[in-house]
Amino acid sequence: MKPILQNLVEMTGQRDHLRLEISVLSTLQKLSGITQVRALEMFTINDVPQVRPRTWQGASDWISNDEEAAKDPHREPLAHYPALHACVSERTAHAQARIGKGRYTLWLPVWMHDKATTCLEISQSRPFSAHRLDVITGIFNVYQNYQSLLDYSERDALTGLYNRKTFDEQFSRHASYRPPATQLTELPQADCHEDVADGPRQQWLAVVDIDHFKQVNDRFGHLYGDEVLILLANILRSSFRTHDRIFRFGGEEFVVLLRSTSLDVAHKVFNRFRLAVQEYPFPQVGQVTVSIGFVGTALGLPVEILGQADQALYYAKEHGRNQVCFYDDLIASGDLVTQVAHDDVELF
Ligand SMILES: Nc1nc2c(ncn2[C@@H]2O[C@H](COP(=O)(O)OP(=O)(O)OP(=O)(O)O)[C@@H](O)[C@H]2O)c(=O)[nH]1
Repeated sequence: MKPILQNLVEMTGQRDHLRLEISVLSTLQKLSGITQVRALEMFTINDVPQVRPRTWQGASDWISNDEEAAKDPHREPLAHYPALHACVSERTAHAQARIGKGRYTLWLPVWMHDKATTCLEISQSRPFSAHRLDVITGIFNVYQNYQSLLDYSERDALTGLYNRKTFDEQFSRHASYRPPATQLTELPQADCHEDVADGPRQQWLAVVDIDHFKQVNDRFGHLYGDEVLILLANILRSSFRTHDRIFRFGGEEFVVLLRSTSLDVAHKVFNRFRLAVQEYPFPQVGQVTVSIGFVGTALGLPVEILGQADQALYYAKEHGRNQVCFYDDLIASGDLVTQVAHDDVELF
């Protein structure tokens, strides 16, 4: 029992979802007779539920696949796992099945906000005894509760989007990523590829700001202002892929990190979102628009990248609002001639 308790202490000391996931997987793997543990990711493509391995133990390290799930060649329809499929549809706590000779597998979906996007998979060579199930579900419940707490601390209470603190952590980690000394390997991220027809793919950072939001509050009151923020967060969620990251930065400002795509697509996606907002009938308030400034994240410190997107945003605000401005275009055209050292924005 002592090693398990020590592992639980270690597990609940994590402040990062991936490390927490690896921690629970290694705790489970230490139970005698376990032959394999993995974390699976569950998602849908065209309404068809899919599953793919996300984190597993490699020859010496834990491997975590951070690539876009929909493009993973190892993804399979969830229907290939009938026991897990039924478990998710019926919302039962766990499912097990015999997978071939001498291999028994247990699946435990992780439920959060009424959705299960992660599932732990544990295999051993014998059927799972009642005692073994008790031990595993005990560890799993601690993990799931802690996962919810971690998730709660990362989100903005009004919109449910990630908060600024989470952005600071995730973005600085992205910008300075080096595999840590602990046993963790992330598969290489698609940060800047030359392999698509419409230009190099990289990550883009956009700052989104509601136009004249003060007038919304002043004319309709704070409650309607809050409702606009909630509805805008919903439009953000439905406009970007699950692999992209959306943050509420504070007030009426949001940040979107668009993963691994070309400049052309980034323009289209941000404009599609801008139009979706413009066309949305906000109850009582009517029409709301947003201005957007964006920049690639391949070069520069996080604070510089954010400063550049902010500059492009302020240019959009100063020149008519309800538009998307790309920082590099403004620099190339001479409309913006400035460098930002820190958070402050200078326009010339
Ligand atoms: N309802 C509501 N309002 C908020 C919240 N956070 C910030 N605000 C308001 O957002 C408004 C932001 O106003 P400004 O920064 O002047 O900008 P703006 O009116 O949107 O004008 P532009 O950005 O120049 O288009 C202020 O009135 C804040 O009080 C919130 O959580 N709820």
